[in-house]
Amino acid sequence: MRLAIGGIDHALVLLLGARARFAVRAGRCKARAGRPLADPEREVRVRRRVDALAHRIGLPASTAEALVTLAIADARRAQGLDREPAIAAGPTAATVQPIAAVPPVAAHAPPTGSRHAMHSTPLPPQATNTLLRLVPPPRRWAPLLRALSPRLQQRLLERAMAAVLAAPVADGSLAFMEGRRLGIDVTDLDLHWVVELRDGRLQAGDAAPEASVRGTATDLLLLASRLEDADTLFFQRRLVLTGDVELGLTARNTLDRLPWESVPLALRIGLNRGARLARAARSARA
Ligand SMILES: C=C(O[C@@H]1C=C(C(=O)O)C=C[C@H]1O)C(=O)O
Repeated sequence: MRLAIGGIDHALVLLLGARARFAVRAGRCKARAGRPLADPEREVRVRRRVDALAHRIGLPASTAEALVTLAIADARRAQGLDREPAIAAGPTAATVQPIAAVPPVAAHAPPTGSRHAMHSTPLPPQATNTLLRLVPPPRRWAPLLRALSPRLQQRLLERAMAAVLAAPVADGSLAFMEGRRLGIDVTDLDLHWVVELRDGRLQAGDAAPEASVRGTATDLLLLASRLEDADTLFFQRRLVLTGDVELGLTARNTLDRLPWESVPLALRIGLNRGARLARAARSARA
């Protein structure tokens, strides 16, 4: 339980850090657009949404209020609005405080009509790149994932495999895996899973694997989503096969031949988006 609690604390800090960095970017956009930095109406909307969510999940309103007050105070400070922590002044300080410190507007104000550009204009590639760099890299998320018990990780893995591989398991294409153990090592997340087909069901276990595929979360996701092909990933040694090479290669070739259409559409979309985001964030950081 304490491991899980620690993981959640870690996530809260990561998310608050990411929120403040986004706020800094929002602040620059507002300055460029000639808009005031402080936006009390937006703050009210932010608070309302948090309040509604808290209500839905049964979190005390005062807890949600304190958290969002802290987040807004932090965002305002990160933008240079309030020098002192607004939290000290009470829960609603961030909304009711007079907005004194509106920094000077950028000299090159945009032409009129672009005041609302923040919401509608697609981001230029350079801005997208900047935003992608704000996404914490996989190794930052590792302590969080490790906070899930191995048992829970295994259950989640089994459910994911059952969804993705339902068709080949049912039609017997994975029969060669019966009683065999295949490892998946996600290096940057420090996760190690072992998969076995037992009585026609893919199960995750603890026994030593006979063969393993090793790679970063992003490369494994690129393989699973078929955005990059196995040959390229193995040839460039971004994915590495160890142990019983024959078992590993058979598994790889079978998965390669699987009809992608047999994977439920929602999952294909989810895998594709996740893999694209991970790849884009990785190249933005490079
Ligand atoms: C981050 C922004 O700047 C300020 C901080 C806000 C927040 O923390 O949610 C909301 C409005 C602004 O007063 C923003 O404009 O979105």
